[in-house]
Amino acid sequence: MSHGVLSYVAAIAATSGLLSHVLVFMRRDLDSNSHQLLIVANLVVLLKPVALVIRGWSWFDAILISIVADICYTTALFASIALYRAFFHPLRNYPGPFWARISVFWKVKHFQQSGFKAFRVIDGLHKRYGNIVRVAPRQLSINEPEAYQMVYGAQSQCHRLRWLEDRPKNIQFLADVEEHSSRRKIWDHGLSAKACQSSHLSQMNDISQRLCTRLSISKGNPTVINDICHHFTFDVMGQIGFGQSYGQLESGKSHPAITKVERFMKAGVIVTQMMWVVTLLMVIPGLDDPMKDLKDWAKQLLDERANTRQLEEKGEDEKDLMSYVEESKKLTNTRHPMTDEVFAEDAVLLQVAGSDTSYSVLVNLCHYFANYPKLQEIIRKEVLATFPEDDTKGPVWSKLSSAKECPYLDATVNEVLRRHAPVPMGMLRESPDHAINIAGHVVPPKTIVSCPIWSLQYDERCFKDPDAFIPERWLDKSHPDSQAELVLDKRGFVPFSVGPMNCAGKYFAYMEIKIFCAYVLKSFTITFPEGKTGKSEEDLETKQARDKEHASGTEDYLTQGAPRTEVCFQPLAVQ
Ligand code: HEM
Repeated sequence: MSHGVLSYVAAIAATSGLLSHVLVFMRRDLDSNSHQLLIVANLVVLLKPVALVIRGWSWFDAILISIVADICYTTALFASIALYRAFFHPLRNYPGPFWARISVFWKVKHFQQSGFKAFRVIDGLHKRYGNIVRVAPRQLSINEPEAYQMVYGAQSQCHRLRWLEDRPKNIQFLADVEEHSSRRKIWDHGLSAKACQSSHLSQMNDISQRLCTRLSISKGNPTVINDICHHFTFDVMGQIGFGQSYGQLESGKSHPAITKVERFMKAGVIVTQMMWVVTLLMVIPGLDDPMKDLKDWAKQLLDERANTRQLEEKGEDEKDLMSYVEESKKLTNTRHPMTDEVFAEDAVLLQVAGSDTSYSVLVNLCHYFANYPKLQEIIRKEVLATFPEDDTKGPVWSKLSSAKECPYLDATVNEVLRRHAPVPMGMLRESPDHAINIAGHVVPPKTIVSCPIWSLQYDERCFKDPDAFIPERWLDKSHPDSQAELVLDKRGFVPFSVGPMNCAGKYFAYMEIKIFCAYVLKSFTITFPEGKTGKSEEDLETKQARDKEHASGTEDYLTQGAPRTEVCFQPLAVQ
């Protein structure tokens, strides 16, 4: 075979590489079609030499020509993609690391190297490059207070990523606004203030009593609170979500599902940056659906739940959350029927979203209670006043939930939610088919955008002295201790996100957190172990340094991995 033939093949292949970039890769959504692309690529690579042999070439020549063609095609394709992304892409003028322009692997590598501190990577980029940063070839991170509503709010022109649209999925992956809205109404019903008060509250009280029994076993000795808080929120969700008792608070042993959730969430930080990988994992037979382990567990849990429910007739007040979600099966106006598979996915979402988020708030609260004993004492007084004489039914929720009756409790929970966002990174959204303006920045069509919650909640444009733990900033102006002037822009406080796809469990979460505080502070004084003091007389600088060190241990698995926190629960004399 002559050199001329190979040069000719190389030229054709390189031109095809360029053309396929311009005509196919630049225009198609590869996140949802990566499996088709892989199949086509494999077929072309494998069938090419066969076709040449059929046309009369020898096997040697056919394979040689194919290899030359493949190398030239892929080199031209990737060179074209890289050049386009670096110098011609509509986002080319936005600042950011050079390699982040070229490939999403820059972000993946740095997220991985950060040791599960992805939110710090994004925060670091904003500190270096400014409020709008190109963090991946077609992704902008926007850290502007007014941008948050524009990206996630009710009037937003952006939408969730339209990925594998034909596949039914759990509510948090739904991009279709109408389908999301009809399923979301059902969730809102189960998690409404009415349902929380009439049905979920009494169960939360029961579980909190079990929590106090567990804490009393530690007899005031140093206790790592992370597992206990995880057991509490996981048990709450098992009981209220599924009517099942996991019994972790009694046994002190973690449910095997906790490890599965952890593994899934850790992988999630990385793979959700590359939805095309998720598509491959889900669609190609033989590869593992990343949610499989958890879905199998959820299916088993739902079976057990169905069996238990057949044995006991449940009244309206004892409906578990999954009974509400189950109503979605009756919806007729949605594109996708609610299959058992999707029901299991929603079950996983409920268990994870409902426990992994609140857990970190409880751990962080314990740190601040130990570090600020005077604050702890003030809140103890507030919560004690909410318990009636016959306290077997628990605190009076209308008092405990009121910012008027328990101002410091309310303010402290909010300050912890600000300083330790349970969902630290911004959720991904996509801009529409036309360019839009977000907070003064022109965002080209089909750009992925996100607003980093952690960074925004530490932004000096929104909060004066953002690094300091100052609950008083959340006290109402009429309160004598109020430092409301430290909140410069409330739009910077978005722990539950905003808009029609915000957190469905916000009311439930506040209830769970405040009930936890009420029970724990009624029964125990929280201190640091000997050596680590957290004494009232300690100067503020020492306390703030300890807060900073505590925050530095925060990790990010899509939800927050709370820093390891060791405290003592000294039993209080019975009130
Ligand atoms: C402090 C605790 C919590 C925080 C900070 C939190 C935060 C969030 C955030 C930021 C989102 C994403 C919203 C979006 O995609 O724009 C979300 C979604 C969600 N959360 Fe929470 N969450 C908490 C607790 C809970 C609890 C206790 C439950 C259930 C009992 C829950 C159920 C959900 C559900 C179902 C979604 C998906 C909503 C949808 O797609 O419509 N969350 N949460």
